[in-house]
Parts: sequence; structure tokens; C-alpha cells
Amino acid sequence: MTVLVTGGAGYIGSHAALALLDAGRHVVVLDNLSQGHRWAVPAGAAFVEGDCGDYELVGKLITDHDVTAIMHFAGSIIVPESVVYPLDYYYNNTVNSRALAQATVDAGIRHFIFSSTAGVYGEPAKTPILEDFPSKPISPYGTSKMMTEKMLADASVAHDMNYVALRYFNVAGADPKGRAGQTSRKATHLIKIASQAATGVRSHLEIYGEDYETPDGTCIRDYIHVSDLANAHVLALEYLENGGESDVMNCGYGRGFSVKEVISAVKEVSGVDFPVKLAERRPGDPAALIAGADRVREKLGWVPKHDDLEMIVRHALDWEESLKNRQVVDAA
Ligand SMILES: NC(=O)c1ccc[n+]([C@@H]2O[C@H](COP(=O)([O-])OP(=O)(O)OC[C@H]3O[C@@H](n4cnc5c(N)ncnc54)[C@H](O)[C@@H]3O)[C@@H](O)[C@H]2O)c1
Ligand SMILES: O=c1ccn([C@@H]2O[C@H](COP(=O)(O)OP(=O)(O)O[C@H]3O[C@H](CO)[C@H](O)[C@H](O)[C@H]3O)[C@@H](O)[C@H]2O)c(=O)[nH]1
Repeated sequence: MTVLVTGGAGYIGSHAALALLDAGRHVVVLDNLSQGHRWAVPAGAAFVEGDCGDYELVGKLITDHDVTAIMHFAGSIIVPESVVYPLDYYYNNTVNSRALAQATVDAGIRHFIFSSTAGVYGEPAKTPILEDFPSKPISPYGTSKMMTEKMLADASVAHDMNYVALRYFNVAGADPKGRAGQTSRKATHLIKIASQAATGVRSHLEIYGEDYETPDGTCIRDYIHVSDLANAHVLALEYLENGGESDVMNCGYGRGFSVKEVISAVKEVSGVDFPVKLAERRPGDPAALIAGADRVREKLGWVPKHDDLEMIVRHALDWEESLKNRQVVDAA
């Protein structure tokens, strides 16, 4: 009875592995270490280095570790990069997920939890965004995830498998106990970048556009603490094991902060007035993404513990400081 966590050497996957272990589960992590770090895999989890699209390898590790459920975090995650290298994104996020799904159904695995994204909605007509709004991604990243969602939906009808696709909004923060955090080799996320600027890893931060149709002209996002998100995965697994029907669920708090509000919070919490410059809009950025997040609460009984921007920022800053001691910071 082991959970296979693909991408468990990365940011969200390592937190999910911790949450599973904390819940008394057995975990095996599969990660090709293209972005993640071996040391980020929690001590209590088994680790296999390899690709989630390697059908033979996945089949073997399912047998070797008595895997009964999959949590699929492995993927390429940077929206603007997907605009420049779309075929790489379709390969890693869609083609490799197809191979993983094939290995899953061939091995008779009955539960699958997938890391999807608010990016599947594109530019929503209104907020908050509900799960039944149309999927009209405006980036290859969003399309690559939408296609995997559709594969899982079809596979769950044809095979004895139920799934939940969790559509994450903007994930941020770090494990409150300091056991894990974001250590991306190519940091792009706002709170991570701002934390690096506040801790001196980066010289400054750029705001990508202040001419959006929002109150202060900068983009609005729904920032969710990574530990609350990890807990939603544990609940989703219990839900599927108890026979829950396949579904998609938004993961956010249902409120948004602008880029400028986030920068103010990081300056306030850190006490550092780091330089901020204005820059051009970044391709693929919708103006506002706020989750309608009732479904995940109602169906999974999810109750967040960290819905507080200052707490999210505090944990992100603490992690950034700890990385300086480990000497594994990204180059600015
Ligand atoms: N971070 C966010 O705000 C966010 C929002 C929505 C969805 N997501 C999704 O959550 C998942 C995890 O994101 P993250 O922020 O932890 O990213 P991350 O880059 O920290 O982690 C991804 C991990 O997957 C591994 N990986 C990538 N391709 C692989 C492959 N083919 N085989 C095996 N391992 C592979 C990487 O080495 C890395 O450890 C992704 O699928 C991402 O699309 C993230
Ligand atoms: O240095 C920076 C970094 C970001 N931003 C802005 O901050 C906002 C948030 O950007 P992030 O890069 O932190 O996050 P995204 O909204 O682009 O995307 C994230 O959330 C999405 C869902 O909302 C996807 O799932 C995706 O995987 C994940 O990277 C955007 O308006 C972006 O333009 C800046 O102004 N400066």
C-alpha cells in the first residue's frame, strides 16, 4: 500500500510526500532530477531516479513497491517558457503523462491524483472561477495540462480507475517546520523572487506590467500555502479510496492579491525595502485568477490552516534564509 509520488524531489511533490508520511502512508518518489533535488525527498520516502514517461520503469516500480495510488506532480511548470518551447511542454506534460497513465491502468492501479492548474481557464470571463467554466488556456502550459485532464477523464470511464485533478492556483510558502520549500533551479514565481530580493540573493524584482484592468494595474492571483495544498492531496486520496467519483477541483482560497500587494507584504514582513523596477508584460499572463474553491472544501472536507499572506511570506522567507546556509541558492 504505497503511494507513487512523481516529481517528489520538487517543490509541491516534496511537501505532498511529507504530508503523506505524516499521515502514516508509505511513499515512493520517482523524479528525474531535471529540476528537483535528491536531498529534497523526505527521509522516510523511497526514491527512484527516472522519468515518469518511462513505461517499463514505472511498471516495475509499481510492482516492486506495491503501489496502489499515483500522485503525479512531475512536469514542466513555467508559463512563459512554454510559450517559447511549446513542444517541450507537450512532450513532458502530455506525452509523458500519457505513458504514466498507460502504466497505471496496465498495472491495475485504481486511484490517480493529478497536478493541474488554474492555467486551464485562460482569461476567465469573471472571477471567482468555478470548475465548470470553459477550459480555454492561453498558454501551451495550460493546454498541456488540459489535455492530460481529458486523457484521465476518458481513461477513468474505460478503466477501473477514479481520479481527481486538482487545479492549483498560485502555490507559495514553505513547510512551517522548515523541512521543505521551493528550491527551483529556475525560479520564476513572484513570492519566491521577492523573497530572494529581500534576502539579497537577487538585486531587484521586476513587475511584469502595470497596465492590466485591475485596481492597481498589476495582475491578481490567489496564493495558496503549499502545506494546505499538500493536505488537499492526502484528503483527495482518502476520497478516491472511499469510492469518490472522479472530479476536478480548484485549489485556492477564493481571494486575490495584486503583484504590488505581494511586494508590499514581502517588504513589510522582511523589513527590507528591495529595489523594484517596471518591465513589459510577460506573455501568457491573465489579469486576474481567483479560485471558486467550494468544491474542494465540500467534497474533501478540506479546511486550510494557512490562509494568511503574511504567514505564507514568512515561511517563504524563512526557507530562503535556510537555503543560503545550505548554499543551494539559484543564481540571480
Ligand atoms: N508551482 C505552482 O504554482 C503550480 C501551480 C499549478 C500547478 N503546478 C503543477 O504542480 C506540479 C509540481 O510543480 P512544482 O512547483 O513542484 O515544480 P518543480 O519543478 O519544483 O517540481 C517538478 C518535479 O518534477 C520533476 N520532473 C519533471 N519532469 C519529469 C519527468 N518527465 N519525470 C520525472 N520527474 C520529472 C522535476 O525534476 C521536479 O523535481 C507540476 O505538475 C506543475 O505543473 C504548480
Ligand atoms: O518577477 C516576477 C514574477 C512574477 N510576476 C507577476 O506575478 C504574477 C504571478 O506570477 P507567477 O510566475 O508567480 O505565477 P503564474 O501566475 O504565472 O503561474 C503560476 O500559477 C499558475 C496558476 O495560476 C500556473 O499553475 C503556473 O504553474 C504557476 O507558475 C504574474 O502576474 C507575473 O507577471 C512579476 O511581476 N514579477
